[in-house]
Amino acid sequence: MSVLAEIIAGVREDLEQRRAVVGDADIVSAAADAPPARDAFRALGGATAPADRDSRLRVISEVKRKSPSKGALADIPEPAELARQYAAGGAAVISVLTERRRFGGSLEDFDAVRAAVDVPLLRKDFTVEPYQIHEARAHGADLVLLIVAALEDTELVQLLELTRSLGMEALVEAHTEEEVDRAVAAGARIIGVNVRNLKTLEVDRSTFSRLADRIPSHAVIVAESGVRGIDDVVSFAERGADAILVGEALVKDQDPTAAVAAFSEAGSAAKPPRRN
Ligand SMILES: O=C(O)c1ccccc1NCC(=O)[C@H](O)[C@H](O)COP(=O)(O)O
Repeated sequence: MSVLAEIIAGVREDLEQRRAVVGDADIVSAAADAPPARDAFRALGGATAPADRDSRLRVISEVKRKSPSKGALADIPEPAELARQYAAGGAAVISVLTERRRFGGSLEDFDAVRAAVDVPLLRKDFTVEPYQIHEARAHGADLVLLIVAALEDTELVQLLELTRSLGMEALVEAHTEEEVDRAVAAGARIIGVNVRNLKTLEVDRSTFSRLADRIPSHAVIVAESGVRGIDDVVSFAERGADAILVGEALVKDQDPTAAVAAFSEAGSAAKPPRRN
């Protein structure tokens, strides 16, 4: 079984436990009652009219305690405080991992961050069921993650439609040419190229430039994983990233506010004018 398949098996078990406490009808009504979602597409530089797009590189800053590839990364006793530091540095979106077994995250972390900051939040989990999307919205999420490798085409389309029907957007993540094409065909507007292969955990930064060219210009392109410092940020920006998603490098930095600001400034300076 691949790492991704193992993670998803655990996610499904945990999901059934939560569903036993809060049933389907209750989670649907909690999502409907939540305050409206923030516009994550715009926050990431997306715009319907090409003239409205700028050439800033946005930073999605992640709250990440541990990972299958690296083990323990940071204790993060107060995710809300880390999120405030990210927001002070200009994070466009904050990503909060809610997967418990392999990443040490939780919906409690998500709630704490939601209460602390007003920037759009990505509920970062392995979304395989509508329940998780209603749950994300009920907890105040603005963006959810849909990993193409984890979903059939029909599931991808249905989950994307549900996400949008609740006022949110999805970061649709791809790792191969075929997955990018599936994301585009499903109608994704925010497409992430994860340079980490979730089946082998290998990081290959050249994946980004290979895949980014296939993504249509109306979509926001996010470079995910593998940012170790400014050089990687500049490289992703030069190769067409509109945004970067960074976990490890930020949670390990002594000054996350300064790190987010520096990534944003260096990436924006390096980013070529937007293709129209
Ligand atoms: O990070 C992992 O080891 C990992 C393993 C299996 C599935 C997903 C995984 N990470 C999720 C992510 O997409 C990253 O947390 C995110 O892109 C940030 O990556 P990084 O900046 O390299 O911490």
